[in-house]
Amino acid sequence: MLNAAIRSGGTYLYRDLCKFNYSTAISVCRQFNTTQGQFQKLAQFCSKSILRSFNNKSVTHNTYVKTNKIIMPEEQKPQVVFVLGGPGAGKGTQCSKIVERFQFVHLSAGDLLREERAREGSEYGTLIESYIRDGKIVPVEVTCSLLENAMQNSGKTKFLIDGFPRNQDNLDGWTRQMSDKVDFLFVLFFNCPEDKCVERCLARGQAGSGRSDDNLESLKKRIQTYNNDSLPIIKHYEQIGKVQQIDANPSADEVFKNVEKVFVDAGFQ
Ligand SMILES: Nc1ncnc2c1ncn2[C@@H]1O[C@H](COP(=O)(O)OP(=O)(O)OP(=O)(O)O)[C@@H](O)[C@H]1O
Ligand SMILES: Nc1ccn([C@H]2C[C@H](O)[C@@H](COP(=O)(O)O)O2)c(=O)n1
Repeated sequence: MLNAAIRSGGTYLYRDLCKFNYSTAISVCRQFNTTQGQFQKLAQFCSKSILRSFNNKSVTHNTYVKTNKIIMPEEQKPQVVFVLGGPGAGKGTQCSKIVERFQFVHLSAGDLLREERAREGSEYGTLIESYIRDGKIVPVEVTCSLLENAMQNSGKTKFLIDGFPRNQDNLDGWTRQMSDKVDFLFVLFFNCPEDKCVERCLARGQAGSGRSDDNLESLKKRIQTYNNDSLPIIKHYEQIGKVQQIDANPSADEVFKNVEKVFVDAGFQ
């Protein structure tokens, strides 16, 4: 039976995996070069006990359908919304509200870079620090890999990617590495006047954000980078009809009313 499963591959493989115990399933996955993402989903099934049948003999049709639906990658690519706007426009604040209301996973490129910078033994720590301090954009190879890993590790399928793509290098790298693997929905663009952005970041710094770039000197550079490098990316998406623009000036709750409408109109409940 195992040999038949190995020979058959694809859909049939997953159906047959259900008939074996967990370690056999894992070894079959390895033989088929199952991707890390698929492998993790398989592991989640086991840990969530959805596939109790890994450890007993019977596999119901329902279990088979559920397994296939989640494991087979071509059936459901992860959905991605890019969240862009100036420094302090309120991207992170609104993302938290979207997570709560629509169960997206929030991945902030800036947060992932700061985590990587702080990770002991990271080969990129010094490079990331120098880019962040100067308000410059870290090379996409670093950022895109952090994003892809975080997406895979989450085991989820709806992502808000906050603060990315920030320049042409980000966009090119994403297109090379990720565009075939995801279903890109739209850019959520928080439009905020420059003086408001500065005021919010400085207040955030004064409130103890601990960020090395919440100061006037770094902010000038970040705003310059935003105007020169990020706005052209937003314009690019606008030209292909993929931007949902939100006025970020009002209170956070007011802003969210408009954000909520965008997601409901896009079919989320
Ligand atoms: N609509 C709003 N009105 C007033 N203050 C806000 C609003 N939205 C966010 N803030 C505050 O402004 C600061 C910046 O917000 P937030 O961290 O969400 O911005 P951001 O766009 O994610 O910033 P960055 O790009 O620098 O990470 C925070 O202190 C937040 O509490
Ligand atoms: N795509 C990105 C996103 C962020 N960074 C660096 C440079 C930014 O100034 C810093 C902070 O980002 P934020 O938290 O404000 O979104 O992180 C980058 O290089 N590339």
